[in-house]
Amino acid sequence: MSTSNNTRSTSDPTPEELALQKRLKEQLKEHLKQLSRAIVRKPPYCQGTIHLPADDFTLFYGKDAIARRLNFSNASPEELQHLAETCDPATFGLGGEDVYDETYRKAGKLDASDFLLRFTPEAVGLLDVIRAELLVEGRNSTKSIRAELYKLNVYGPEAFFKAHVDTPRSELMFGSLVIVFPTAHEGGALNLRERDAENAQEWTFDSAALLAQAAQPSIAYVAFYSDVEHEVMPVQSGHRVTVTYNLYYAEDAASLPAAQPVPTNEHTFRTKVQALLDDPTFLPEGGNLMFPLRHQYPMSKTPKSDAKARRALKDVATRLKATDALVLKVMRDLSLDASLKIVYQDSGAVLGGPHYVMCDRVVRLEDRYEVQESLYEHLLREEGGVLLNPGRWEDKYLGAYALPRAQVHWIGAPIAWHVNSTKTTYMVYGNQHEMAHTYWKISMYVRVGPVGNRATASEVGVAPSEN
Ligand SMILES: O=C(O)CCC(=O)C(=O)O
Ligand SMILES: [Fe+2]
Repeated sequence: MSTSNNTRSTSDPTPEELALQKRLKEQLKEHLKQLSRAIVRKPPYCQGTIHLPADDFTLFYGKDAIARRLNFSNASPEELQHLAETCDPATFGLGGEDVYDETYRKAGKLDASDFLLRFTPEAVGLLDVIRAELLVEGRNSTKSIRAELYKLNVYGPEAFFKAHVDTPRSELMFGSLVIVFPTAHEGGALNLRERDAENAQEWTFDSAALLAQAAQPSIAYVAFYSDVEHEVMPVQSGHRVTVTYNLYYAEDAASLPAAQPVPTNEHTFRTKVQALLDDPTFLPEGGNLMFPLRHQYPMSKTPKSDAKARRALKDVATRLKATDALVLKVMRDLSLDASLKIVYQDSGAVLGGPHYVMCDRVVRLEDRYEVQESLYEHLLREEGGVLLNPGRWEDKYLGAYALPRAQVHWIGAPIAWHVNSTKTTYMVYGNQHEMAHTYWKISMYVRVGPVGNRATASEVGVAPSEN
């Protein structure tokens, strides 16, 4: 780990030196901005309609020995009413339990054990579409994926589901798939929302409009990264019937013989990074970049051991989404040492806060953190943390104890876990209570060598060792 450079000249800088320093600082700021802008983002979802043969709209359902049958391509209002009445009220996860609250979610649900559909996402080719649309960047598209049927939901008039993210069931879950059947309804659009430090973007999947436009009986689908916030707007009339699936990377992750397209975004970004590395005014003595990942990733909240937690964070590198995968790929292709980190922010310290500490794993703060020392010092002393961008005073103080520090240049605004007490705030709203896994904000730490010797990865093409 490179530590901060604390050799300072004893004499005060001359006005010329000060002017030069200022110019270099501004130039670096501009370079970092360019780098951030070169990451072209695609929307975090894909949507469309699929025409199906009439039989594929058949549903069997029931909670006892006698099942009913209906066909979504020609279901009558009475049939849909019966389906709605067979459903239980849909719950959602809030702070560790499943709750029913009609001000947050008003809809009916059937568990997967109480219904049977004839079509599957695999059979209609949807998994191939999702792979190509959501996982092509970073070459993740060669991984096989699977869809796990989750629930059937009926949204009658005035039904809705407010903003939430979908609870991660395991580290392998990356997305959600929602299929809407062609039953007459108005309203009930699904809005997707993504925030970063600077702005919020929103997209709409208006299944009612899509299905109304379809010439032949079709289903409408939307697949999205499940850490993206989404919301079902109120249904105005009719019944909106959906089935939801959780999307996973397949366990065996067998590589498929897929074409290897180079996304245009990858080309743009690679060209920009290469240009900066070739520029002798860009970090002439080398330095560290920190890319806050755009998406969040599920990992265990209570890893069994430090080694397991470290492994889990490393494994996320094989499952990055969209531009996150692209940035890592380009960094590693250019022989830069890039690794994933959790950055904790301690706002509690009286002096010199907030402190950002980079760790190579999720830390079990609930168990171990004792209040005798400040949180950031605990992370540095006991958990292998590295203090980022220390102030002059801290640099000196920590240096006396040989505690690790590093200077990093954030690409965009820092993201971190805010922890200033023993209680960490985890994402509270999910579509199901499940506390084993939670989404984590992750950053990518990239080491850049000095001019003439930019490469920092120990072995090209091999995941570099943590340092
Ligand atoms: O019905 C929909 O469009 C989405 C439902 C949803 O977000 C969920 O069940 O988690
Ligand atoms: Fe959801």
